[in-house]
Amino acid sequence: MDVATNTKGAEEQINKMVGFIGGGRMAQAMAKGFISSGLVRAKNILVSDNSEEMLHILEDIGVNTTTSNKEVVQKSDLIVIAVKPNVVGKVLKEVASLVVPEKQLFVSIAAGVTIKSIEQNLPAGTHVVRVMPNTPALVQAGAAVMASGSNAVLEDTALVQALLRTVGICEESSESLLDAVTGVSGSGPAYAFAAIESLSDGGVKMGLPRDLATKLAAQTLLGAAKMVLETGKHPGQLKDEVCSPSGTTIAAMHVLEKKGFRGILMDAVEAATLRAKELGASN
Ligand SMILES: NC(=O)C1=CN([C@@H]2O[C@H](COP(=O)(O)OP(=O)(O)OC[C@H]3O[C@@H](n4cnc5c(N)ncnc54)[C@H](OP(=O)(O)O)[C@@H]3O)[C@@H](O)[C@H]2O)C=CC1
Ligand SMILES: O=C(O)[C@@H]1CCC=N1
Repeated sequence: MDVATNTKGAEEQINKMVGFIGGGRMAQAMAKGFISSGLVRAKNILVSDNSEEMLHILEDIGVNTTTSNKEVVQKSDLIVIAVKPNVVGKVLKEVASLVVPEKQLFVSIAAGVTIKSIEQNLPAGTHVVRVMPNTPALVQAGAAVMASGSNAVLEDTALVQALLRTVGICEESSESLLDAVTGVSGSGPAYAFAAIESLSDGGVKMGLPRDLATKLAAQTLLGAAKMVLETGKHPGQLKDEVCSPSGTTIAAMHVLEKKGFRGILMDAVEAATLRAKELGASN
């Protein structure tokens, strides 16, 4: 698979039931990614959502569906909390009485929501891991970072890492970095999509057909990203290698620098990070 950045393929399937509470965009990306990696069978995934329309979409991927969050907790070994941050507390309170702390693992992917607030809504001793994934998990090119809760054991982090590494990279960090991770890689695909769209617009402005312009823009970002990951060279050095003296690229770079391209991206990461902190504070 060309775009794959995962470091570990699925050598074997895991025989655990994986539940998702909330079957929206991120749950679908992860579930589809787990299935296509081969690590989890579709029949071992159960997803709950309150929208019938969403359940139909999920059924199309072959997973089991339900409108009952409680059923997910009753039937799953690992439960991914994939609802919006402002719904997490409500959902955890709804299912808390059914949790078997020593046997189940809760994985929250909600932006900003702290491990402490998750643990407070679940029975004492519940194993919790907080993760910030991103949607490219859908195509095995995800970037995720995880942080362990106070009761999580090595087996929990190993399981989460095994799952997430089949759909991309998965690093471990202290929880204090997860909001900044959200600013860079959780929200980052949106910045990249906007960049691809804008490059394509530029191409169309200069006379390229739309399909060609979009394909070239996307492949260029993909190629540049692969060069950073695979050569180990500093991105600044790779940029210099494209800029010929008096050439086209340095003329374009001058425009980007004058318009504050780098500062804009840094501000964007800061804004998303601060928003994640706000979401956490209000939960
Ligand atoms: N999208 C992304 O790129 C990323 C998202 N995340 C995190 O993942 C989480 C989910 O985000 P995303 O997938 O984008 O959101 P979506 O809105 O696409 O999905 C959430 C789903 O949960 C459903 N839902 C709402 N309330 C309940 C409930 N009480 N019980 C069961 N299901 C419910 C929603 O239904 P309805 O719409 O009808 O309310 C919706 O279908 C968020 O916390 C977000 O911070 C993390 C990383 C990246
Ligand atoms: O926009 C959001 O809040 C979520 C979290 C990271 C990506 N999407």
